[in-house]
Amino acid sequence: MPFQKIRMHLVVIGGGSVGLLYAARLLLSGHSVELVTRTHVQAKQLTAEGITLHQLDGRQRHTAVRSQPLEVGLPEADLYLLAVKQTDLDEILPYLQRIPPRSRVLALQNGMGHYERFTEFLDRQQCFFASNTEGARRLSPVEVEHTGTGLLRIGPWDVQENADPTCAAFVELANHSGFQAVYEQAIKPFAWRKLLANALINPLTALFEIPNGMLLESPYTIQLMRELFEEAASVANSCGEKIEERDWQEVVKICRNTSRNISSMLQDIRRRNQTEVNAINGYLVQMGRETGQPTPMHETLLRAVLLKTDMVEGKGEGRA
Ligand SMILES: NC(=O)C1=CN([C@@H]2O[C@H](COP(=O)(O)OP(=O)(O)OC[C@H]3O[C@@H](n4cnc5c(N)ncnc54)[C@H](OP(=O)(O)O)[C@@H]3O)[C@@H](O)[C@H]2O)C=CC1
Ligand SMILES: CC(C)(CO)C(=O)C(=O)O
Repeated sequence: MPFQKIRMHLVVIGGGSVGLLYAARLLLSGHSVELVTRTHVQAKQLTAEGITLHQLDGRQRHTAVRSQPLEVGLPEADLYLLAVKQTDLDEILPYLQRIPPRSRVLALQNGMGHYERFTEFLDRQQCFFASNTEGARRLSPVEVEHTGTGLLRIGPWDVQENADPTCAAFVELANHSGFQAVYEQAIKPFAWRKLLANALINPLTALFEIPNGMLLESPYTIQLMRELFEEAASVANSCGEKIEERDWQEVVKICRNTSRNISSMLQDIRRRNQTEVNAINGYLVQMGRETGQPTPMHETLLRAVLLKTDMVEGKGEGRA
């Protein structure tokens, strides 16, 4: 379907790094988008000032946006782009329970465990998931930096025979708006592989307070990553996801390609935010327990990150 013929109203939930990036790029391409924030203050500022996008080519672009806080309710939409952290889902899912049956929700979270939570609140046919490697960093409540191009994979969690027309149309819109997007028959295999990368890179960079690339500079961290990989791969295999040597190579590649990145977990620690460690290493530990695979290393990392989060509470810089 050519994108000119697609008329779709999108509501982005979450005015953070990913939410501001998606809203700005879709609006700049002429699409109909509203942004739902957590606070009145941010919604008011966005409506008054719009969003400034710092593009990868160094240019700055500006767009107006309509915004409102979640507590006044969700505007109607064909598709909701859920751009919040795993730790924010409990507050938002009850609102999504009230959306019309024709509406679709696209979950943009890293980590795992959210599929089960979504289907408690929504009809399975309404839930779609993304594996997203596009990088973004919020600079202020109305300003976002695009930090790296990536691939946006969208689809149902498990294989469905027919593509959903709303999500397939969104893939067209996203490509028209400068994203590289593809519709996949099932997201679960991609989510598992992203989980492996996040379960190695994020906690280690958060605990050692180093950029991603430094993990590859010492034989000790490489060995640690490899052992963590083997443990995670055993869990994935026992959950029916066949992990291979090339998946290890992919983790190394991600680490190299994002070598100067400060991982989202380290950013969260520095900003005194809750991290997504429970949905990443915590998920592996839980699945390990359920399938009888021991996960002592991931359990240790989980506890260490939770401890570090508690230790920095009240000492960080807070949100941009
Ligand atoms: N940033 C990146 O480059 C990438 C991120 N991801 C994943 O995408 C997801 C989002 O990440 P990111 O954008 O970086 O996270 P951020 O923390 O930057 O943004 C999350 C946003 O959600 C908002 N929020 C929290 N609770 C609510 C609520 N009840 N109603 C409305 N909005 C709410 C927060 O508001 P407030 O600011 O007021 O607290 C915040 O603006 C995560 O799962 C992350 O792992 C995946 C790939 C890349
Ligand atoms: C791929 C990686 C590790 C990039 O920093 C990431 O997804 C994150 O920081 O959460």
